[in-house]
Amino acid sequence: MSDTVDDVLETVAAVAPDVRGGLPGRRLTEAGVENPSGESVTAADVHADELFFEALGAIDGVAEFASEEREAVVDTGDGAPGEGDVAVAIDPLDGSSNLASNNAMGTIVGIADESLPAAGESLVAAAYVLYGPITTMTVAREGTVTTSVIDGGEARAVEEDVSLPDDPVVYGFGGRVPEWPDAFREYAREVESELKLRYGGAMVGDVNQVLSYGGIFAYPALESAPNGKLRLQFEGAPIAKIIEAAGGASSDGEQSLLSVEPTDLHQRVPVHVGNEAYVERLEAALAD
Ligand SMILES: O=P(O)(O)OC[C@H]1O[C@](O)(COP(=O)(O)O)[C@@H](O)[C@@H]1O
Ligand SMILES: [Mg+2]
Ligand SMILES: [Mg+2]
Repeated sequence: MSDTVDDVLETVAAVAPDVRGGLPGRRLTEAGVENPSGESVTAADVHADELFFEALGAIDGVAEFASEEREAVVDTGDGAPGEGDVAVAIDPLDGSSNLASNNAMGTIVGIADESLPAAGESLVAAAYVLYGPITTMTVAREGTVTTSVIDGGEARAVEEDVSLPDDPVVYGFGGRVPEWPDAFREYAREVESELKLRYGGAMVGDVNQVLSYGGIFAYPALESAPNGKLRLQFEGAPIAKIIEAAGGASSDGEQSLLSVEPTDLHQRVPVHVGNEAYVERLEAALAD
């Protein structure tokens, strides 16, 4: 299985420059369809999904492929996750609405040893690619986190044993303030007097701020959307795997995001990730 995990991670690094290279020609182009979450899809989302599906689905040992942009899990091989093979769940382009304003975007990948949908506890590795001024890939595997620069389709490690700084500096919370539940709004009031706001509208970019400087990122439950906006399988669980492996914590408001049992491939979940002290305070605030 570890060879397959290597193959998946190397393939993500190989495909990332093509995803990035395809962005300029797809700026401002809607695909004219909605994804399974009911959101409009850009041509860049479709292109990234196709590139990753073709490359990852072709790997021997990848038995299932699921994407934020596809209704159902695709059975890609003869084997089954857990019997030496893996399942890959991907958000091909995270923060794709940032393409119009030319801001950061990413790709999020979870590699599980169980059939999808699967809880975060079944992730054997997780990674995100950040398409910023440079393209980087951050991987959680065997309890440690490594950040690499992707150059010519290959990942070159630039930081090993990445961990959240002990002294948190930044926060970023999604959703409109009047939509936040009262307990979250009160918690946010405290946090904003302690940390600096960093919110760019792409989870990967905003989480990478937290990984770099310490702090907390959240896309909380909203009055109109009690499970928030982000998807457990494609966003919440893999990001939680990375933040927890880097010494931080994650929560859906009550428990680690890795413990949430999925009932639906595209289900949403409130996401809170960052330094343990801030996540614990958040859980205490919501429990009051
Ligand atoms: O526009 P909002 O409400 O701030 O939402 C931003 C959030 O939505 C997302 O863009 C959703 O991801 P997708 O772009 O993959 O659908 C996250 O990256 C980000 O954290
Ligand atoms: Mg996303
Ligand atoms: Mg996406």
